[in-house]
Amino acid sequence: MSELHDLLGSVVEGVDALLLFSPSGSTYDRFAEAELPVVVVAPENTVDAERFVELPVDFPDLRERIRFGIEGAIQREFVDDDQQLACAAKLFGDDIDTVTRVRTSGFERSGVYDLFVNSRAEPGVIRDVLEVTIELGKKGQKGKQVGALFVVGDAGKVMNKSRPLSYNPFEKSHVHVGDPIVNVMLKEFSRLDGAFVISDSGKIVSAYRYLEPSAEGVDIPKGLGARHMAAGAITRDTNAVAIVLSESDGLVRAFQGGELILELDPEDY
Ligand SMILES: Nc1ncnc2c1ncn2[C@@H]1O[C@H](COP(=O)(O)OP(=O)(O)OP(=O)(O)O)[C@@H](O)[C@H]1O
Ligand SMILES: [Mn+2]
Repeated sequence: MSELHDLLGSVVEGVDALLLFSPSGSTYDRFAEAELPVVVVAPENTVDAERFVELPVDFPDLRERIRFGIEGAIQREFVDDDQQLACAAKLFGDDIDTVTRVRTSGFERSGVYDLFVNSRAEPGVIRDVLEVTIELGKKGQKGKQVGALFVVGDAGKVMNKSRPLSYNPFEKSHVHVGDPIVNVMLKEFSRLDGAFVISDSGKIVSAYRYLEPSAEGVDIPKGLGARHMAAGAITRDTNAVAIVLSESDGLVRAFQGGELILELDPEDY
């Protein structure tokens, strides 16, 4: 089977670095002494890797996972933006079964790493809001598909660029996203109009906000309606990110800096 070795050899020939996606301890140890820089991309640094990029959500689509890992590795300066990388990941099995070669410069930056790491809100808060949105999209609310809009971070400015549609049920409360009871509340209130406003640290500041950002220069994909336009625009007008569940197509989208950064189908999670 030397042809097979040659094939794999040509895939990894001359690469500048190796990205290991969620390796087991023994897999990581095999590469610990390698002269090649090794970067681990995983939800947690269980292998104690020197170069580590944290995966905030478990992207089921391997292309998205790899994209996140590469954007993170470039931002953390583990690799350059003009290098050849070997990426080893799990696709079907419980251990690494897939190796792919990627040129970092050929990867168009999507901003998905910045969405989590370089936004005003804490990365964990963005992850928690994304998780609750995915869950809401998967189940709907009482069997019915619902839409929702969460504006996360820079809450003072977001409040200034919005107005209440109804009394705010979170007025004097001190509740945070990620708390299981809060997730139930968020789902319940998502049946009603407007946006949720969440602070940098994850405190729910308000529900039922009608956003009134300037939509000038906001370029979101055609076909998306007022909710998505408001989501895109508020992230251009403030330093917030917006996470939207569409009632019409069931997809979850994230916006930052007025741009669509991430689009995912809750059914894949
Ligand atoms: N400026 C806004 N601020 C807050 N919420 C808004 C705003 N505009 C629309 N919405 C909310 O979005 C809901 C759906 O509006 P619309 O159908 O135009 O949006 P959409 O982008 O097509 O979203 P969907 O895919 O969920 O239908 C409205 O009923 C309202 O609750
Ligand atoms: Mn609509």
